[in-house]
Amino acid sequence: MTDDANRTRSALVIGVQKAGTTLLHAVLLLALRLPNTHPAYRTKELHFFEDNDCSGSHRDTVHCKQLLDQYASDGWLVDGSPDYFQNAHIWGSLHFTLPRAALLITLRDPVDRAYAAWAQNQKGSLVPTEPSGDLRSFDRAVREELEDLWHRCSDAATAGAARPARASDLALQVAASIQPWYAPKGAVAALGITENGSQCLRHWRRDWLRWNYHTNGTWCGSCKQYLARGFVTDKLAAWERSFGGSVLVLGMEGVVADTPATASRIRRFLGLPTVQWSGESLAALSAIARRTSWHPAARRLKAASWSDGVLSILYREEVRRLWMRVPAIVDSWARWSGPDDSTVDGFTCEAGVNYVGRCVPDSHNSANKPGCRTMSAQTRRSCQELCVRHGASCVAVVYNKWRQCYLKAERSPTTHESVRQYGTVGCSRVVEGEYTRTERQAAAGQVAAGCTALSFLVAAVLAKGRRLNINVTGLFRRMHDADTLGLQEARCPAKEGSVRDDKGRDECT
Ligand SMILES: Nc1ncnc2c1ncn2[C@@H]1O[C@H](COP(=O)(O)OS(=O)(=O)O)[C@@H](OP(=O)(O)O)[C@H]1O
Repeated sequence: MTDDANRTRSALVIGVQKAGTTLLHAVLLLALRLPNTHPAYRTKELHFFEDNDCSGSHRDTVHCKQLLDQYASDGWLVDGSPDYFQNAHIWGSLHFTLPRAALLITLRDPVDRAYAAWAQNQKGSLVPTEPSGDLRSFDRAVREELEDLWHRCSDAATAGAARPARASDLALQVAASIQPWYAPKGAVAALGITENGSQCLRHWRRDWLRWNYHTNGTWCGSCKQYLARGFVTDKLAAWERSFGGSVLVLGMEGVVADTPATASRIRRFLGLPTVQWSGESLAALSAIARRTSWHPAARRLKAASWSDGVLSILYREEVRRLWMRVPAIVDSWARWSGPDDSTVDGFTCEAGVNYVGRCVPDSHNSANKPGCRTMSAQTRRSCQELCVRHGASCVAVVYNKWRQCYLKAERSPTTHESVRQYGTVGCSRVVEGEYTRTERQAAAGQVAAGCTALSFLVAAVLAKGRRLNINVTGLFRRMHDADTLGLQEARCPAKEGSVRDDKGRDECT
């Protein structure tokens, strides 16, 4: 019998879909040092718990364990079915059947993950009569799914409100009310979601495999959901609550960067003796990172595109919550990781000398803005001294990952108390002032990364000897406003805040 009755153990990569589960499954097999005759080498995804309802009676559970036995060999049952993670049915089934299973989860930036899921469906449909796949652009797929989620999940829709015209508002409302998974009756309370909310995502499989979408009157079997699966924090919490210390959460980037280290970590997690990877085993581990399909440059969602802006809004709060749980993983996601929030970045002397120093927690701010920091007195002094040596005043941009920025200026080396806080600003767009096309483009390219655009523009302003002229209110408003970021979907930017090229002409980027 599977699980520990006959000492057969279970290790399952349960998700997240499109977050490198294939790679992690391959590393797991090597970490376990299983012979290549093991059935898991032939079949990565058993889909066992999707096809068998194992959450019911004692008889079902026993029956499921017997069925599972056919996949176990050499003391291990190994599965790599990425759909398990986001399916509350399976959460129950798996817990009933294999309560001692070791679960491995790999995470990825939700925006990249959604894009990868869409890109996969460009290849072709799973429905034989419709070989063409999802022919929608990613922008269109995003907008349509947001509209659909808004109708099904948002409190505003339930209250009879009109659907917001702007995608950024849709995204905010969906993010505020989405409940992350469809739950079977009975599991609702355990998952901490409401009965009503449990229907929000409808049935997981129907949504993923056969989203009932009509384009030009035709049925589109490959037009799937790409966005809802990016909400992982609550699901992670539910899996961890049930399986306790038997859950290993990894980031895709970390697995890719060092497969031998990942294999060692997996062995430690499973309580297996340490292995020095060398010779054939090291070569095999290194080879799988190269063997699997990896597209570091191709197929990436364009930074500062319309969908990038909208999805950054959709997932911002989700990513912030996830960061509280697994900070090291989220820190490796370039889209969300402005400079470390414990770092003062962008200290700039007018002479163009930069200084980066450490910060200390600011208890005043941290009550409502987790992660906020302020400069330490020592850091301030160092900056001042540096700037004074260059005969300049000193401007610092302090910011955290969540687009909360603090502009601080030091005018005098002796009066560090006189730090002037210009205000807490969002960083989606930096406004007033004339910037050249190159400056604009550089800033726009960095918008998605958060506050980098602001520090860039501060540097640009200083370089030109201009006064800082930041419209704090406008910035804050625009933080929620991807549609006016010059990131419009398939049309030119609106006149407001329009972009001028080097010769002062309006341009359409
Ligand atoms: N070795 C290696 N290095 C880096 N990245 C890798 C590697 N192997 C797989 N990948 C990327 O992982 C994405 C596929 O994830 P999954 O295997 O979970 O996909 S699936 O859910 O099983 O379909 C997929 O992402 P996209 O390329 O963006 O589609 C793969 O490129």
